[in-house]
Amino acid sequence: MTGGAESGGDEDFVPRGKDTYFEPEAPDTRAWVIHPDIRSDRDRREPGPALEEAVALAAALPGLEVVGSEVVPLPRPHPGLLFGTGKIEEIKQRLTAEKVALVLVDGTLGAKQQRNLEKAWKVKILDRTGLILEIFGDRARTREGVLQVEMAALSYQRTRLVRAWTHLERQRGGLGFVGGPGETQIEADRRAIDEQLTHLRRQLEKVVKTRTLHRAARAKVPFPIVALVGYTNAGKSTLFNRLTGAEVMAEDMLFATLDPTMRRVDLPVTGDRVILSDTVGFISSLPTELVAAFRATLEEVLDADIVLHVRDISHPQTEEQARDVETILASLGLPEETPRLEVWNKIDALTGDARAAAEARAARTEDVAAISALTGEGLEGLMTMVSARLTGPQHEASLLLRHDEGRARAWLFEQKVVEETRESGKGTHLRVRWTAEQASRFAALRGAQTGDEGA
Ligand SMILES: Nc1nc2c(ncn2[C@@H]2O[C@H](COP(=O)(O)OP(=O)(O)OP(=O)(O)O)[C@@H](O)[C@H]2O)c(=O)[nH]1
Repeated sequence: MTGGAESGGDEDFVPRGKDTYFEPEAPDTRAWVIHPDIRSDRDRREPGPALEEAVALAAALPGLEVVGSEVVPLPRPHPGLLFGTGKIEEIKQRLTAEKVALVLVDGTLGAKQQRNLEKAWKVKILDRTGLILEIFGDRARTREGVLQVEMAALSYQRTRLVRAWTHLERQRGGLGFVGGPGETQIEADRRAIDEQLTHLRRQLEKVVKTRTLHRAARAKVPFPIVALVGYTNAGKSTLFNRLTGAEVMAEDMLFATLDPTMRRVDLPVTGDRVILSDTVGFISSLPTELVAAFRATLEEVLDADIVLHVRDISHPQTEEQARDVETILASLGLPEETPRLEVWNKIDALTGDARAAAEARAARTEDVAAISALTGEGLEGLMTMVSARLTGPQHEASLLLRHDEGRARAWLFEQKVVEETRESGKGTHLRVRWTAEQASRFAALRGAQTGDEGA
């Protein structure tokens, strides 16, 4: 089932090893997660599930032990410390009793708020963006992924310049200011950061250029690109593996897939030959720095002939997650006309009425397939839908291929479009039945001189 590996940055692959950067004997940092439930917030999320997600995010970082978590209701944020003084004191007691060293505040903190909270609680503080950056820093494996994360982290730190508790600093000898800058140094640090950013940007440009070349080479390989997108943990990698037989790591681990992975594959059931690409998982309030930094990676999605939006349909927040993914896709500039299918994954995790209802709804809704990437249920239906979107109506055409056009000829046979062949002194005359899309791919493959007899 699996074809050859296409370039997805694999050539820059850095061997994985979750603990590479950490001293094995170092004890886990005791962490506490707080979800501030700000009533005045226009984008207020359901606090219970939001806290759960924040805990899962924190747990996604190696070296952290989440010892407690809480939702803190707030009518509105306090400018200096986010929380009121009474609350600060009350939380402090819990943090001291639990010997907490790091608090994750699941929201956005200003630089001053972060500093004040660190002083008041005598702990390191990380906000949501900071945490996501840490996770991305831990997961990035290709040169491009690492560069993108470092750039995002630098841009983020430039806006605050606080001493962060940061794996990024520890891992790579830091981002150039190990130990973190002191306040008196802010100007110098900012300059240093700007210089580093320029340097990183140049490196990234080089990497991206190489990728663009690869992509151009791939465009000549006339197979449609099928891109998997979805909220983190929706099951993209599991589906990717099932379709390709590849060993992309599928774990219950947020953002396990940070670098784009591409494989040439003959889809099961229909046999369509496509390039399948797995992308970074999305998450609600994906920091803008990250969307920008990952644009290069996500551009693969913009090139796709069809986008499969994989959803965890068993997740209580599945609708919100889907909306977040749509918002991010729109902000990336995914063309409206790119065909999209929704893949309602993890149907096996629903039981009884809930499952029957989801399946009935999927059956009624156009462009939706209910599946389980784990058990394989529903895959046949999904493949048929993908195939139908890729093929469209067919028509007949007659072609004349010169004898030196072996590659084009092989492609036609691979595509299973040849109905009749006849040899003559001029070359091979073929009658084919194909789609407009295949016709244009074929034309691209052959280049300018087509020798076409009227396709
Ligand atoms: N029950 C059930 N679990 C599934 C299914 N598909 C995936 N999972 C589980 O969901 C978890 C996440 O799956 P992944 O494939 O790693 O998810 P992903 O979308 O690639 O995640 P990110 O890398 O965070 O973007 C794993 O524990 C999978 O075993 C499914 O169809 N049913």
